[in-house]
Amino acid sequence: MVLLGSTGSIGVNTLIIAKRYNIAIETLVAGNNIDLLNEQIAEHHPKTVVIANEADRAKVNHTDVRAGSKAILEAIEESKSETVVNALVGYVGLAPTLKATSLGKKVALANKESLVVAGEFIDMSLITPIDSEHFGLWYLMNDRPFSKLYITASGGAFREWEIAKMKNANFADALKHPNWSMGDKITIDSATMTNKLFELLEAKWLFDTTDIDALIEKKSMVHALAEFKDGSTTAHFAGVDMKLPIAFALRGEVTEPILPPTDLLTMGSIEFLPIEERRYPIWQIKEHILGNPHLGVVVNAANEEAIEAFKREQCSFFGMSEMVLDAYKKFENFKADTIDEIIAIDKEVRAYVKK
Ligand SMILES: NC(=O)C1=CN([C@@H]2O[C@H](COP(=O)(O)OP(=O)(O)OC[C@H]3O[C@@H](n4cnc5c(N)ncnc54)[C@H](OP(=O)(O)O)[C@@H]3O)[C@@H](O)[C@H]2O)C=CC1
Ligand SMILES: CC(=O)[C@@H](O)[C@H](O)COP(=O)(O)O
Ligand SMILES: [Mn+2]
Repeated sequence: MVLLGSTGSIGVNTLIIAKRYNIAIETLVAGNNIDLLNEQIAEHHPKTVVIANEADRAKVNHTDVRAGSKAILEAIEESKSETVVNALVGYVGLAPTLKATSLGKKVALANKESLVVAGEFIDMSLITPIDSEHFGLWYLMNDRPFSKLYITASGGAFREWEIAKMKNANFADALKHPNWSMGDKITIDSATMTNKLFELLEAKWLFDTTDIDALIEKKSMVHALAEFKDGSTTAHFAGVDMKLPIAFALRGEVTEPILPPTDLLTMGSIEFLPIEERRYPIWQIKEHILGNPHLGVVVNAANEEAIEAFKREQCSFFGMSEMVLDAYKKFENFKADTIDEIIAIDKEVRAYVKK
């Protein structure tokens, strides 16, 4: 397989699962973590390696090293693998998803931004999501007619903070996820609830429904619930570990133990809570964006710029949501008819937010 984002949180777990099932690694793609990449090369012997920056080429212990975003697309094009795992973070993941699907390759997709930005233009028959909630929904549904789908949210780093204190929260504070160990960007998105907004859009494209909502479940033990037309509701419990969704995405079906089972007697009580707009202002646009999913490109571009601004201490924690909501209002009437228009809108929104 081709693995994009091998040095990240999903990438590392993917290599553990690939090793367990003897899946050959044709291509590894990484960014700046060359030390870890070199360890992965020594263990998995890829034919080709791609890194983000030309300047790092000499540090990589491999004879076929390419650099830059075009090189990622070329490596996908040259690959013989049927499957591409896309564990890149952010908008940079979109072009590889489009390239892989245009070649008829299956994409095990952690890069949810691909669907948020351009779900309308992606061949969903080639996509298997690597996301705990969507894996949970798929596991629950079994072709039964459902009336509503639910995904859960942890509530993020500030779920117990007083709202007044959140105004002064910094980047390091926001990285303290209560349950999951993940890359920085998704951890910030979890604190603002943008991750859950993205996951609703992801579910819309994957399951072709807008009968979907999110609830806070603070233990992240229940990942998804399906309410069926017959009036029953089932819940998906699993450990806080992405190896299970990854194993299913790579194997299709898994019958041997991947995670220890949920210990029902020690887990204590489980409660579901509403997502409040006061704490998570981004939630204001939930209904509107579910009805207008093409606006995902606007939210994503503004959000990526806002996260950079927050990291550089150029805006406050709530300033991020303010920037996204402002851009959402400004570009509310935009609709792309082609991928080229998506690319243009992405640029325009970023320029507006940076102004
Ligand atoms: N982590 C999780 O549990 C989950 C993650 N996801 C989604 O999966 C995706 C990846 O998340 P996560 O693994 O946490 O993120 P990380 O930040 O941990 O990893 C991102 C990976 O992408 C690489 N990368 C970033 N930019 C470039 C670039 N320009 N060229 C080449 N490689 C690049 C990084 O390289 P390097 O580190 O070497 O710089 C790293 O390997 C995100 O879309 C996230 O929303 C979804 C569900 C759960
Ligand atoms: C592991 C995973 O799927 C993440 O998307 C996780 O759900 C993020 O946590 P939040 O529930 O805090 O957004
Ligand atoms: Mn998730």
